[in-house]
Amino acid sequence: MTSTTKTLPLPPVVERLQTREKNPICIICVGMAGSGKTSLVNRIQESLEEDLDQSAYCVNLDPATLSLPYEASIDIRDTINYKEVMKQHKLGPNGAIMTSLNLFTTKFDQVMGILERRAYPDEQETTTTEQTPNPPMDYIIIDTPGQIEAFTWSASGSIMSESLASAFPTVLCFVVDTARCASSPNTFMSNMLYACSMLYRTRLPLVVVFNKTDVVSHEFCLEWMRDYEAFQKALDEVSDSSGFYGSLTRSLSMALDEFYSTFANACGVSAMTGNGMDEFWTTVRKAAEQDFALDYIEDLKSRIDEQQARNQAIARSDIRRLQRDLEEESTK
Ligand SMILES: Nc1nc2c(ncn2[C@@H]2O[C@H](COP(=O)(O)OP(=O)(O)OP(=O)(O)O)[C@@H](O)[C@H]2O)c(=O)[nH]1
Repeated sequence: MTSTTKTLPLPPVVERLQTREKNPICIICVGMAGSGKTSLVNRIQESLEEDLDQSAYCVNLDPATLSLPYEASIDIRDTINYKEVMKQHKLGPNGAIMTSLNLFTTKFDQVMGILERRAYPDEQETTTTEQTPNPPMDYIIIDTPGQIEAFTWSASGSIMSESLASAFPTVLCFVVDTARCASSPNTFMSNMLYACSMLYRTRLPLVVVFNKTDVVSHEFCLEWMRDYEAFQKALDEVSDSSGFYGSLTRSLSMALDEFYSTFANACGVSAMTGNGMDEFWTTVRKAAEQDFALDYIEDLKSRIDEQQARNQAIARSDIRRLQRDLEEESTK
């Protein structure tokens, strides 16, 4: 007897990458509080619209922000009242951000509907009474809450990033406050560990964006990523390298070496002055056109195959159990 399990469908992005010459790139900006995510989204929008003559569709997912410097096409604050969430659910600020994101996730299929209609107007059924659709957008930019874990460690964050990556080539931009790393190699390493854990969790191509390069150049960060010895030297200068702490730090930075050499694309920008945006676009495009379109999709296909094999194994074992039960029943 052969088992009949349904073949798992590939997400639409797979076919779009094969059949379309151009797909909008989705950039999800994450990073520690105050690293400059919102300022970077603003700079990205300006750079696209004013310098590159391309369109940016910005989405704000921070319910607690008071004002935005950029124009958000979709804003979580239009549907979720953060202060009301605090009051009604008797929550503190972080819990309220988490709950607001969870509430918004329940409507995220509508957000995806809007984004897909704007990105691929030709895939939509149109009626003669409808107006001519806007031209397809070039980039979708997602601004996430200041409390990084609200997005990165929540189910809602995973659902939203997976939904976006199932429809568009998607890149994660991990924004780092370069000035804060300059005085502390430990802060640099904490940032890199966080970036690495995000890659591990989402598997999406990652671009480490060293921001605030108008304050200090990011060259020292690139050197620490390239040269293990140089980073150890910097660490030795600020902390005791002997004992448990020193050995833990060395082991962690050795583990990060693989992350730096294989997975992390990096560039430096100043969201304030716009310096470094050319390199930013080259790095983001490479991450979308190579790392997403080849590596991420390959990995996604093998995960779907594995899931398919697991489903088939479960179906076979269910059938065997059923056959046994029937045989036992007939011998009674
Ligand atoms: N000098 C300098 N300051 C910057 C730059 N980018 C952002 N800032 C400043 O850093 C602070 C935080 O910037 P935001 O853009 O609000 O950072 P964020 O990560 O969105 O902040 P939260 O969402 O509140 O965590 C602000 O005072 C910005 O003016 C930059 O490139 N250079």
